[in-house]
Amino acid sequence: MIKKQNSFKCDDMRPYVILNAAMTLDGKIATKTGSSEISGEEDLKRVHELRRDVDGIMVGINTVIADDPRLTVHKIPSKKQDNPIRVVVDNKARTPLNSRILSDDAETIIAITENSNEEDFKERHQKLEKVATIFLSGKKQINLKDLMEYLYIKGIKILMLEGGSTLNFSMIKEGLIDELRICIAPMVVGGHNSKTLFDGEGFDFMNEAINLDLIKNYRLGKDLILEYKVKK
Ligand SMILES: NC(=O)c1ccc[n+]([C@@H]2O[C@H](COP(=O)([O-])OP(=O)(O)OC[C@H]3O[C@@H](n4cnc5c(N)ncnc54)[C@H](O)[C@@H]3O)[C@@H](O)[C@H]2O)c1
Ligand SMILES: Nc1nc(=O)c(N)c(NC[C@H](O)[C@H](O)[C@H](O)COP(=O)(O)O)[nH]1
Repeated sequence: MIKKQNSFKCDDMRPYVILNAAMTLDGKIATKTGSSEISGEEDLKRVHELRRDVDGIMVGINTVIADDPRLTVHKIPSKKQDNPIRVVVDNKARTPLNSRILSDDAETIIAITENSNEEDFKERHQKLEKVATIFLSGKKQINLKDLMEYLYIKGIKILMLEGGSTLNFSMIKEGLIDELRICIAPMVVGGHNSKTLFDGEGFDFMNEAINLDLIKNYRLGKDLILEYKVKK
């Protein structure tokens, strides 16, 4: 269990954020067609233990659309109260109403922008409001710092970030990630259109890179697990 450990505190009014992901040796978190079964059985068990131990779990809207994840604890013995609060970063309220993330297994928070030019934005917003907690933020893009403060006030002290590439980059660029736990599977898929661990706009120069400290590495079944802390 990690909930009670002091090393997971951070100074700001925001959760301690752990990015967890699985990638192939060539850094891809999905193929160009969106196929993404990367982790071995042992790693999936580790992921679900982490889900059980955090207060919240967050993904970007494209991950909801591509994978239809439950974001619950279901690969280890668990109770309903083990499920973390689920958070979707969804600018234009595109979360499909039949998504598994909207099940009654746990609360779901959907962060959407205050307004949009899209014709049926208001209607989608109103429908989602009936099945999820809505957090309104930003004009064109969700303000991630405001969202983190809201989640912290809601009681989410440790947040697991589960992708995808675009949200991962925005979060690390804004200085909102504290730790990374990465599963590297012994697979290569290639493809310049395949999603990598961090996409987004990227930095121009190496001296802008986010620097990490390797704190742990071990073999887990067929996979390699690397754990890093982000240097502040
Ligand atoms: N292997 C893994 O561990 C893993 C984990 C999660 C997702 N994935 C894969 O990642 C892919 C999806 O990644 P992606 O990059 O297309 O999408 P994503 O899931 O990162 O969602 C990105 C979207 O989030 C929204 N968003 C709102 N505010 C934002 C902000 N401030 N910053 C960034 N995004 C913001 C935007 O609409 C943006 O397009 C899927 O194929 C999925 O299978 C893999
Ligand atoms: N750690 C990890 N290994 C993978 O091989 C993989 N594809 C994901 N992907 C993250 C995605 O957000 C969802 O976790 C999965 O699609 C599982 O879905 P569930 O929530 O368990 O229903 N994550």
